[in-house]
Amino acid sequence: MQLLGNAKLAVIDGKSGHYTVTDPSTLVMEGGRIAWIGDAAALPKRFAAAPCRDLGGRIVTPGLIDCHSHIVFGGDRAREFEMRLEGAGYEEIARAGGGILSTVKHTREADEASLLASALPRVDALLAEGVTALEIKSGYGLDIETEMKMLRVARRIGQERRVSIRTTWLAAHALPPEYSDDRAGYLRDVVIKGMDRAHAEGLIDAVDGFCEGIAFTQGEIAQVFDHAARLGLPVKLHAEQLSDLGGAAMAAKHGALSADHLEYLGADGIGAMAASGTVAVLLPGAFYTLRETQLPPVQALRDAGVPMALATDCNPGSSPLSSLLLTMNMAATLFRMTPSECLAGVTAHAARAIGMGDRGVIAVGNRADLAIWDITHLAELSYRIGFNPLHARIYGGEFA
Ligand SMILES: O=C(O)CC[C@@H]1NC(=O)NC1=O
Ligand SMILES: [Fe+3]
Repeated sequence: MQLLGNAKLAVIDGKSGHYTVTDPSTLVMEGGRIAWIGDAAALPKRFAAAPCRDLGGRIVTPGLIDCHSHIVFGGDRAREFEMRLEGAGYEEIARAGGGILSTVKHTREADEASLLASALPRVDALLAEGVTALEIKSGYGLDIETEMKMLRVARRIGQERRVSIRTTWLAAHALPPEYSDDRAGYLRDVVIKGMDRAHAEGLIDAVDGFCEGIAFTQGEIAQVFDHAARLGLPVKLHAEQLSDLGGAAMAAKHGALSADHLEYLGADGIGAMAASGTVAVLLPGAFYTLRETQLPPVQALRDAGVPMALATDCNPGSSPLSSLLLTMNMAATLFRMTPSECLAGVTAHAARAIGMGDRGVIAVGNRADLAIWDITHLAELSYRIGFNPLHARIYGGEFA
């Protein structure tokens, strides 16, 4: 058992969605959970003998959650970064066999140990900013063995570091060259058969797909989602990133945890997401890297009451970003989200986007995953560019 004293706790107002910080309070952590919150003077006797760490009036938020990442991959795409600067477009690079497929080649060639070794520095950068939960997708194998290899590495990250990992099966990310003229065969023999095998090995927490002109159609993704439902797996979708194919609406109708990217999301998709409670995961790192000009419909999502989450989308092509604080700053400056919305986007709403209902909010009974900051105002977390004011990270009730 551990007490945190003199702590200003970030609490969200359910109605306004606005964050405030409490007066200096005491928070009790027991068995990895938040056991009690209140004024020191009212501390129950049963907690009185427990060690107490005085936080000196520092602000405490829930541990940050990165709810959308491709952080396990082989190689890098610096050369393509250069190509884009020389005028090539993202879709042009993808159609020329670059993009995702060039990372596939490197990921297939890499063994588990080297994939783990190359991912850990990126994960450590996130943990240094107070991240306590991280979603990691497959999607750079596009064959069963490599897709499973990626998710085994994702699971090992959760053993090597004090962070909770949620894994996502994203074999429906791109069509590999060996199936270029057999889309149905790829979906049947790799995406769906591989999902069965990976699920049987306990490697999958959710299933995702890329619904886009350069990837898979609504109908193809629906097949994948129907199979996920048969296995009892929740779904999420890369949707409306480069065009409006109605992916978000289809995902919402499948009860998706989230629809992600959403620059080209229209009224039908927004309505379907509001009706199903599907979280809108916005990815400003990809918007920024690809120099996208179509903004996601933040005001329409606000008006419809669709919860908005934020994530790094950490991947070697469209979002080589390993900072959730910078993600928050981008969302504020580029998408005009408020500091409160940005904080909710990487805590409460991010937890919903990966189906982890017991975190992302400081409340009794929730996991004691917390971030302690050297800031005087919560807005500093999205205001600053490239500065990390983290004082300490608490994972499962222990200083990590
Ligand atoms: O470029 C890559 O490697 C992944 C790009 C990433 N995947 C996806 O479905 N959309 C993206 O932006
Ligand atoms: Fe992504």
